[in-house]
Amino acid sequence: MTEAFRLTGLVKQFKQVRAVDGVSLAVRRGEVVALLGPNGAGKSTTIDMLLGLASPDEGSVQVFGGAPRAALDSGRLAAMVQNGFLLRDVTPAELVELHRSMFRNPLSAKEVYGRAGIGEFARRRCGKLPGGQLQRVRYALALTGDPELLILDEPTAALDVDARREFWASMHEFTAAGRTVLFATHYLAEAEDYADRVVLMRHGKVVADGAVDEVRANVSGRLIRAVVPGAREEDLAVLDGVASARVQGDRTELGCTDSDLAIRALLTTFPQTSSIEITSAGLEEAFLALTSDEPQGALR
Ligand SMILES: Nc1ncnc2c1ncn2[C@@H]1O[C@H](COP(=O)(O)OP(=O)(O)OP(=O)(O)O)[C@@H](O)[C@H]1O
Repeated sequence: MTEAFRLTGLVKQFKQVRAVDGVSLAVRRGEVVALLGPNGAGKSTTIDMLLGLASPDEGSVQVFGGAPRAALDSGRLAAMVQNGFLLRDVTPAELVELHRSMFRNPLSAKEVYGRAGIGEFARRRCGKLPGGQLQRVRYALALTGDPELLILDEPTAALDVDARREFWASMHEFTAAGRTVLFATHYLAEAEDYADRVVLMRHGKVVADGAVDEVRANVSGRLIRAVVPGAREEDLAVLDGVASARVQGDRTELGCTDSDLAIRALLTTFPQTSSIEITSAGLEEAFLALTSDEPQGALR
């Protein structure tokens, strides 16, 4: 079986809030997937259901063809959840031993130390370790059962730039061995640098899903910036090849599905157009466009 997990029509409602609203997602073994979205998009709730920590109101979760609990118990699935609690007075070495005792075929302590890069501080108390090292300890614990699928909820949220880089360097060995990772992040650069595939969530729904380059190219297309005297957003938005239009002062910005068509239509309809620039929109623009609440900013 080549599938690591499959989410089908997941829904989770908290009183008035529909935190997850019909999420379907299938991830193949060996994929490294970034789950992106603004605060409150439903990433953590989706991850909780994937891990069996919350039960869906509707829909189903399959991990390696079975229930998440079975995959967790066998060690095939492991997770690093946001700010997972670590006792202050115990050492990483003690925690690794405790975790090893829970699995039938755990990695050796030496392997865990080496893979997570915690050997140097494994015998210091957790309460004395800085955030970057604590995060590597959490990573070490997630690795102990030698999982095939690792779920990380904002693994680098509290880390500075150097600690973030170190964390991803220690992850490299895991992903290079062809194992599967899903990580939630707010950092677009992390998605671009470390993921093969990006899944963008907004208001509990998946709004884009594909390779980083596909999302960048297909979703965001290109941007045209120009001075278009007298043009209104509603007139610009209906031009051929234009997906969205924004007018700010004398500057106009068009998000395009086809910039060649759009530029012809713009110059034909508004011949007085000047100061034209055409640029490739980055993942950042795609992300902002797709997750923006302003209708004129959203590329559809
Ligand atoms: N236990 C809960 N009770 C009530 N509402 C909740 C609960 N958990 C999440 N929510 C709400 O569900 C929505 C989705 O939250 P969720 O934490 O899944 O989003 P997120 O994308 O992970 O956000 P963040 O990036 O801030 O972690 C939010 O509106 C949140 O306030």
